[in-house]
Amino acid sequence: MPAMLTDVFRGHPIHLPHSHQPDFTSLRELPDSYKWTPKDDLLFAAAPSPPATGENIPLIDLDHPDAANQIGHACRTWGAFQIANHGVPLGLLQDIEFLTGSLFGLPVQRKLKAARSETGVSGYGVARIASFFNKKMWSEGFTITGSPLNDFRKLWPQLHLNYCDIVEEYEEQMKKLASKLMWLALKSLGVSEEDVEWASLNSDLNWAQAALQLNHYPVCPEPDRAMGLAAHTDSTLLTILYQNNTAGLQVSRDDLGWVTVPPVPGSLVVNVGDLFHILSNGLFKSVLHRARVNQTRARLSVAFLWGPQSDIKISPVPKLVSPVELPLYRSVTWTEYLRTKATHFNKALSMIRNHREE
Ligand SMILES: C=C1C[C@]23C[C@@]1(O)CC[C@H]2[C@@]12CCC[C@@](C)(C(=O)O1)[C@H]2[C@@H]3C(=O)O
Ligand SMILES: O=C(O)CCC(=O)C(=O)O
Ligand SMILES: [Fe+2]
Repeated sequence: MPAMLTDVFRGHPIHLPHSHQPDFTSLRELPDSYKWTPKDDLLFAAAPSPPATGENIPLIDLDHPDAANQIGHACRTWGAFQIANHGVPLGLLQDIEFLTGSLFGLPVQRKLKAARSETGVSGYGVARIASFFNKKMWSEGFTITGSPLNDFRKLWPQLHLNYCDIVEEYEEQMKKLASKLMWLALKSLGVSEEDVEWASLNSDLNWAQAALQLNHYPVCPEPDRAMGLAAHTDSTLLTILYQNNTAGLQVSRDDLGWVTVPPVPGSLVVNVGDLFHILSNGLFKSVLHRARVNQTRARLSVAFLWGPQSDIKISPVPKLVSPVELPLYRSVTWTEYLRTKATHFNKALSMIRNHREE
C-alpha cells in the first residue's frame, strides 16, 4: 500500500505556531511580526512589476471547440487560466463557500480543537510554507485529506454530517474536472493516452488523490504591508481554485510582474503545478502565485490540490523529450516531491533536475 497523502509528513515534523494564531478581528493595528518588506518575500525571484498593461490570465469557455488549444497556450505562457462552463453546479460552489466562511467564523479555541499536528497534513493552522519565512502571514487555513469527519465533529457537533457531504460532493466534481483539464492540456501537446497510461481516461480516477485547502484572509488594518500567502508554486499536477468575490490572488509573469486575477462569478482558476511542469518536460509552467489582503473585505478561497497516488512515478513524457537531450527532470512520486519541497521549498524543482554532462 503506497503512503497516502495523509501520511506524507509522518517522520517529517514541521514546527508551526498554530497555537499563537490570533483572533484577527481583535487586531486594530498590524503587529510588527506581520509587517513584510520586499526582502521578506524573496525566496522565489518574481520579476519587478512594470507599469500594468491590463493583460490577464485568459478566461476559457470549456464548451468552446478550441478549448484544448486555448488551455495549452495558457499553460505554456501563464501556467494559469480561469474557466467558465466547467459543469460544477453553482449551488455547490455556494455551499463550499458557506462552509468555509462558517468554519473560519468559529471562535479560535474551537478551531484549535482541530489543529493540524506537526506530522499531519489535515486540520486547522497556518500554511505549511510559513516555516520558510521570518514574517507571519495574514491568513488562516484548514487542510482536508481523506475524510474530514473527525475534525468536523469537533468543529460542528451538530452539523458535521451535512458539511462532510458538501466536501465529498465537491471533491467528486473537482476530481472529474481536473482529469478533463489535464487531458485537454496534454492533447494540445499531441500526447495521447498510450503515452501516459497510468492516467487513462477510462480508469476510475483512482490513480489520483487530492487535498482540499480552505483559506481565509481576514480584513487587514494595513494591507500594503501584510502578506496573505507568500509567493509559491503548488506541488500538484493541477490546482483548481475557487475564490469568493474579493480580489487577492496574484500570478507572476516574467515580463509583466505580479498580475491580479479578478474574481469572475461562477468561474474557477486553474494553476499548473510543479508535477505538470515535470510531466510536460518544462513546456508547461508551474505558476508562481501569492495572495494579498484587503482593508475592507475578508477573502475566502478553496484550493483543490490534485496529484497522482504515491506509487506513481512522474517523469517527462518521452514524446516531449528531444532524442538528443536528457529529460529535464528525474522521475519522482508526489510523496517524494512533497517531502523535498517541505525541506527545500523554492529549490525543490532544481534538486530533481537532470544536468547535462559536460
Ligand atoms: C498536498 C499538499 C499540497 C500543499 C501541501 C499539502 O500537503 C497540503 C497543503 C498544500 C498547501 C496549500 C497552501 C499552499 C502550499 C504551498 C502549502 O503550504 O500547503 C500547498 C502545498 C503544496 O502545493 O506544496
Ligand atoms: O487564496 C488564494 O487565492 C491562493 C491559495 C493558494 O495558492 C493555495 O491554497 O495553494
Ligand atoms: Fe497555491
